[in-house]
Order: sequence, then C-alpha cells, then structure tokens
Amino acid sequence: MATLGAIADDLTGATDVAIALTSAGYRTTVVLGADAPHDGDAVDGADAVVVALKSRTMPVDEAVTASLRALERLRGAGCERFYVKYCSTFDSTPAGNIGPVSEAVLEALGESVTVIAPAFPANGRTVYRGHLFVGDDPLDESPMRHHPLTPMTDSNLLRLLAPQVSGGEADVALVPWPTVARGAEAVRDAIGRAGDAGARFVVVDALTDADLATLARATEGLRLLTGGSALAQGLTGPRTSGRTPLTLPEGPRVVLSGSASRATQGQVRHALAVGGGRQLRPAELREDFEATVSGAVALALDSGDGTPFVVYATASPEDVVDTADAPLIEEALAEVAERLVAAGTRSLLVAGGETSGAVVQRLGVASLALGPEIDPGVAWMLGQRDGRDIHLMLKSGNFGREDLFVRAWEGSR
Ligand SMILES: Nc1ncnc2c1ncn2[C@@H]1O[C@H](COP(=O)(O)OP(=O)(O)O)[C@@H](O)[C@H]1O
Ligand SMILES: O=C(O)[C@@H](O)C(=O)COP(=O)(O)O
Repeated sequence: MATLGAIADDLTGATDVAIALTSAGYRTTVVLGADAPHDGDAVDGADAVVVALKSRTMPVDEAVTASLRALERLRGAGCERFYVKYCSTFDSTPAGNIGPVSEAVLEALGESVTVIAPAFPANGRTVYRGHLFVGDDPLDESPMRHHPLTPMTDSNLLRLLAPQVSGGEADVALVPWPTVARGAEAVRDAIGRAGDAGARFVVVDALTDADLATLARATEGLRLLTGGSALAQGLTGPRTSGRTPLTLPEGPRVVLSGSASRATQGQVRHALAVGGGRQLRPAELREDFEATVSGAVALALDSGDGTPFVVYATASPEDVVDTADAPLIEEALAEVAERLVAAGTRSLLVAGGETSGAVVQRLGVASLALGPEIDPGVAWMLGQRDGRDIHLMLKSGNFGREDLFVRAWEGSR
C-alpha cells in the first residue's frame, strides 16, 4: 500500500517527481487526474502515488478543488505523507496557484507548517537567501520572465509567495543557507522557530543535492512537503529501485512540442537539423484546422527513418507569441497525438507541461509506470491505451540536453 502521495500541478512535473521518488526507493505510479479511473494494480502495488493535475494555470478556486480531490484520493490509497509538487521555476501568478494549493492542503491535513523548496540543482535551479536562480541568472532575468502563461518578474520566493497565501508576509519565513550548512537539526529547529512565530510556509535555501538531503532529514516529522522534484530525492523509500524496464517499439520517432521554453527551442532546432518537422502556426490552424492537423500527421507517419520528426508550435526566440493561441495549439497537438496513436504509433515524446497534459488527457491513458531516465527529470514511461502498451516521454520545457529529441530513442530498442 502506498505511503507517500504527491499532487503535481502539471504532468511533466508529475513525471519529474516520480523519477525522484523512484530513485529514492519508492515504486511509483503516476495517476492522470484526480478523477481518472482507478487502476487497481498500478496503485495498489505502489509505494508512492503521484496524481498529475493540470492545475498550474487554472483559476485558483478550480486548482484548489482539484488538489483537494487529489488529496482525498491519495488518502483513500493509504498515503500518510504528502508532497505538493510545483515547478522548479516557481511558475505562478500573483494569485497562485502555488500558495493557495499548498495552504488548502496544509489546512485539510490539519498541519501547521510546511517548507517551500523549488531548488533543483541538477537542472541549475538553486535558492540562496530566498532568491531563486536559473543557472547564473535570478529567476526574473531568466527566460521565465517572458513565459506566455506564467511570466516570472521577481526572484524573491518570499515576495512571490506572500500575496498568494492568506496570512501575507507574516505567513512566510526563510531558513537561510548558513543554517542549512549547519545540518538537519539546525534546519529542524529553524523551521520550528519560524512556525512558533506564526509562519506556515518556510522557504529553505538549497544550493546542492546535499542541502536538499539535509532538508529532507530535517522535515521527517512534517506530513506535508512542497517543492520541485529534487527534495523528493532525499526521502527514503522502502526499496533500492522501482524502475520498470522498457523496450521502445519500432515506428516513427515523433516529437510533439508545444513548449515555449528556451531549452525546447534549442532541442527543436537540433532535431530539425537531424530529422524532419512540421510547424503548426496559429493562423493556419484558425484558417483550416483539419487540413493543418491531417497534413502534419501524414508527414509524421511517413517519417520513420530512425530520425525524429517534430510537430511543433514552439516559436523561435525572435517571434512574438499570443497567449490567446495556447488552447488552439494544445488542441491541435492533442489531435495529432490521437491520430498518430490510432494509426499505430506507440511511442511519443511530448515537450511542455501544459502540452503533455492536453495530449495525455486526449489519449485517455490512466496511469504511467517509470522507465529509464534519459536526462535529469526526463524519462520514458509506460502506459496502456486500448489494452496495448504506449511509451511516452513527457518533457518539462526547460529540461534535457540539446540533443534529447534525437538521443531519446537511441540505445533503447
Ligand atoms: N507559438 C505559440 N503561440 C502561442 N502559444 C504557444 C505557442 N507555442 C506554444 N504555445 C503555448 O504555450 C504553452 C506552453 O506551455 P507548456 O506546454 O507548459 O510548455 P513550457 O512551459 O515549456 O513553455 C502551451 O499552452 C502552448 O500551447
Ligand atoms: O520542476 C520542474 O521544473 C518541472 O518538473 C516542471 O514542472 C516544468 O514545467 P514545464 O516547463 O511547464 O514543463
């Protein structure tokens, strides 16, 4: 029976935390949506269950409702400890949803304090003095400043979080790195003191995986943790490995990219130089959705020469994108996925969290088991569709090396 339950605000984030939990020794199942049909075997055999929501950019009340339903589901599966997983770049708006969801889950559990830990050092996300860095840059000087849905215009996590929680500034505190360097006991004491002073959300600095391991030990007594995925690596699961071995099927190597992130832009460019592709332009989709989608599907099915074929909306850095086009693009990529799978494609790489959510929802895959990790936070996963295996790699926008779309299939079949 599962003991640890995670609620992830998007699907790639769910994959990411599932990878971390798997390496921490939890056999982990990702369940798609709070209301997905109960996949008895997959959930019953798991040590940890991750519910993948698509709540990052929902209206606040809907995100809270979905997260509380997920919590109920996890409690029903036997979970006793919980993890709210959000993006390592703290993707949110002044209204939420990181603050409201964390607060609602904390209150539903009747707990008084939790930690805020987005750091993911292996992917360059570190927190120092409460400021989130992406590589060398503060968050607000990174490409996240221009994200179409959640532009991040501050790097100070305390300032970002305070307007999102009901107690405002008084609800938020910091455990700075010098305390973290003194070890788990010092961090535990500092969190306790912050809680006694009235804060419920304690941002904890972390520069390395070792800092996050310290934090994981310091928070053993907390029933709720919140963060990116890397904090989960420091937890201690019941086994040494929970991975499912996978063999990728033959067939076209299709990448569906709706991610607007800088890393994805580089991966799309790299894959186009090696293989083929078809760009989905919003104007074309508005003019003739059917012809645009069926044209892309036909080209993708015709590829299949051992190189990737990328169907992408991902703009070049110099292009101006209109956020209002996002739903149309998600719909188009989901439709392309549906038709490819109906035509027999059994492996798909999808880039972007929102995009992955739209695609997997359309495919109707209920749960995913973890396969091999290809880059930090990026893995193949195995699901079922119409009683047959389907292999999915759901890539967070900013994750993966430049050649990921080419390398993902290599050495795996
Ligand atoms: N050219 C574009 N114009 C407008 N919206 C776009 C464009 N390309 C992608 N999008 C939208 O931007 C959003 C990107 O979010 P997501 O899939 O989570 O990836 P990421 O967070 O890596 O950018 C999606 O909703 C997608 O449909
Ligand atoms: O924590 C992270 O960075 C990822 O797990 C994640 O959530 C990224 O989201 P997208 O960039 O929207 O894929």
